[in-house]
Amino acid sequence: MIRILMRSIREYRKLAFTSQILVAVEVAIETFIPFLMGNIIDYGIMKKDMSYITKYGILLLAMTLFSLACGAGASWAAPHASAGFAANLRHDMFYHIQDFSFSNIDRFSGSSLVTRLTTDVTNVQTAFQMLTRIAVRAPLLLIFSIIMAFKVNSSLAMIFVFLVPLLTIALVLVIHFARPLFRRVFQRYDVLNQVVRENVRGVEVVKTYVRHDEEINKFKQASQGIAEVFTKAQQIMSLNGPAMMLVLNSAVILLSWFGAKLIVGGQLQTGQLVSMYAYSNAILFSLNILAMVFTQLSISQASGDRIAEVLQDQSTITNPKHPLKEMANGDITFKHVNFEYGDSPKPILQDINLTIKSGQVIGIIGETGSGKSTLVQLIPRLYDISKGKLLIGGHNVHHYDLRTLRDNVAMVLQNSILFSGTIADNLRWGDEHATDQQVIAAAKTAQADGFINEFAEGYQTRVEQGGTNVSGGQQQRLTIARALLKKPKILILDDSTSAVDTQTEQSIREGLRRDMPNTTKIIISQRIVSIQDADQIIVMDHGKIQDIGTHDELVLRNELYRDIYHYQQQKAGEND
Ligand SMILES: Nc1ncnc2c1ncn2[C@@H]1O[C@H](COP(=O)(O)OP(=O)(O)OP(=O)(O)O)[C@@H](O)[C@H]1O
Repeated sequence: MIRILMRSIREYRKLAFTSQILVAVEVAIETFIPFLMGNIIDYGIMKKDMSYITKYGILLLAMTLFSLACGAGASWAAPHASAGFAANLRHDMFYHIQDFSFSNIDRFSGSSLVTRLTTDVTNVQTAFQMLTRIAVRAPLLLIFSIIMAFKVNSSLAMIFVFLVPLLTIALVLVIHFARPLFRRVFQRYDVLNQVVRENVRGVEVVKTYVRHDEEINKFKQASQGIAEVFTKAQQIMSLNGPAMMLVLNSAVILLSWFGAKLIVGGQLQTGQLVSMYAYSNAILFSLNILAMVFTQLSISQASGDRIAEVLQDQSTITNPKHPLKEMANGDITFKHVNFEYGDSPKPILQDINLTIKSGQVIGIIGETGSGKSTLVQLIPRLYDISKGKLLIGGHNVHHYDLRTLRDNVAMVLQNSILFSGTIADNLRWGDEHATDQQVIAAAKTAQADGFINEFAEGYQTRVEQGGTNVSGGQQQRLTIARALLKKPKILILDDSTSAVDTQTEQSIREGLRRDMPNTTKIIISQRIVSIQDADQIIVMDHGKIQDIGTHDELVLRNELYRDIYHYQQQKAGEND
């Protein structure tokens, strides 16, 4: 895990190392200072030697200033290095996620990826900052102070040989019980994120179904879950304090008791005892800080693992070694294709056989969950087939360069979204170099030009994040126009005119036939009226192609199709 994360340190490696060196120097000086002070008391103050006091006083001041400078340097370098490292880490994850296939994203879930990119990176950043400062400072302070304590008086320093293991055991126990709780806290953040994401994305649905109370309850539960575990973990951690004070006070009593005896016996001087108190503080406090460092590191270890998992996960869909960079036409052939999601044993598509000629209009209809969307998602390799063969433009879909494939297969999903920016910016996602005329032409074909011109700022109208300031039908027409600008060889509309009225929808279909005669057009729709003029209509049922034919053929011979048709006609009649 560490090796994987450390790849993101790059230009901040030197800064992090500099911080560690500065901390080491700072601690070395800091631990020498009590020794010097002891000497000033014993040889300067006690012996009333002013020149000794002046000489060593100046040395003490110089060392203090130097140590301060080192500390300040480390305080500047460590946050810079850790913030830079975290920025690199986020950048690397984000870029890596861009290559993820839908299967990769399914495996992690969107909300978990968000937690990993935010909370987990922040935890690792905190741990990294610790590693560049406190995690260097605490052990060095501990070691240097023990060495100095033995140098001052080895028999008195034996007190630490008894006390340090005692405090260590207490701290290890505290960490042992608190660590798993902290890990649980961060798993619960995934749940909280999911609740918030769902709520924010579906805020209209929440309002129309008046589900505020249920949503608030869901949020409360998720939030309380975090608070409860966090409180427990912090309660255990707070035992550190009393354990520390108990050992510290015992150290003061023991040092005073044995120190006084040694002074009376002439084996120890007062200044030396004073410096022993200082080393006692340094040793025990650094132990306590080490315990905190370990806890934070173990919290961050869970976060680090979760980040490494993302960085290590290879896209299930990759480019072939010698990819095809061109697609001849929009022919599509499915040969005995099977598909299931992930490792699920449930087959979603079974033995799909289908031949579509370039330029044809294909309609797909079937009950919800019959596999219509899954079938078309295989064409631009959003998912890979599990069995059989899929040929696009006469070549195996796996032989194409992914970019070439996806540039040539434009897909408008059921829930395609717009991004913040102007309408023109959004349409140019299809082709960033498109001229104004091309943008307008695509909008005209998608029946969007009319309403765009009704906005005061026309194509320069700003679209809010997620397209919240345009209606559902307008959003669908804009996403179709965006797809048209790609000038694809295959255009897939997955229920993407469901919010458009039937007359406008018919104009869109006529526009597509007229303006894109060579493009294969696949239209998935729940409404037969949207597909009845297609060259072939595919009837899907439970992951299988139940029938293929024209509207007239299917009305005559296919019971399922006929039933849907009559039902929809009857409904339309009632509505009229
Ligand atoms: N990402 C996924 N992971 C696991 N199962 C999925 C996933 N997406 C869809 N499914 C399952 O695959 C089956 C087919 O779904 P699909 O979306 O292809 O049907 P559909 O015919 O397009 O339905 P609808 O008309 O409601 O859009 C369903 O049982 C669905 O639950």
